[in-house]
Amino acid sequence: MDYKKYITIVDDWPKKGVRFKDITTLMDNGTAYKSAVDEIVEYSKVRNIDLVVGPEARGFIVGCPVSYALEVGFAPVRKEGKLPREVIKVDYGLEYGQNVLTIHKDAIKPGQRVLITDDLLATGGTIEATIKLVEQLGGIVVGCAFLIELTYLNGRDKLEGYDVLTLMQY
Ligand SMILES: O=P(O)(O)OC[C@H]1O[C@H](OP(=O)(O)OP(=O)(O)O)[C@H](O)[C@@H]1O
Ligand SMILES: Nc1ncnc2[nH]cnc12
Repeated sequence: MDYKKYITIVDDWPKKGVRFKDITTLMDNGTAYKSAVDEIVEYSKVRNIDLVVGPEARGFIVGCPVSYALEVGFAPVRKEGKLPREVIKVDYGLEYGQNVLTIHKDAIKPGQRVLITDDLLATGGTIEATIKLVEQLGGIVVGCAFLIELTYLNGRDKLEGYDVLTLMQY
């Protein structure tokens, strides 16, 4: 499917110079959203995944329907101060800022095979931080799946050695 026709590009948002890729117009379309999720599910089936992990907030939009279809759990990675129990945390940078990501300490059992999902790979800061959290808890990252990759920001350089699926490239 030509998913790009469902993405809306918003110039100079949230900061001047950023061309924001808005996925809400893809999610609005049930056929396009399902097709994108189904592609990630197919990619995941052969990788024997035990758990899906996705960073707040748009990683949930991709990861939760995938975990539902695979009948495996979903563990949220959240910005600091949002998870109620004991967490581990990591600092990271992104295209338009700096942040801290956290995950519950008991979210992953050592040896679990993890798929990481997000809507978009830009500088790779978010995914790199998410991988660090998963690996610190003993999880094995067997795949990283995104709707969109911004190739001009070279996020893939941070994912050397990891298996990566992206459905659209800009
Ligand atoms: O590859 P990077 O440079 O790290 O950028 C990609 C990340 O940026 C966006 O999330 P954002 O932090 O804006 O949060 P949101 O999903 O809550 O909108 C996007 O959903 C990715 O998670
Ligand atoms: N250009 C962009 N569009 C949408 N989400 C993003 N996250 C980081 N960069 C982004």
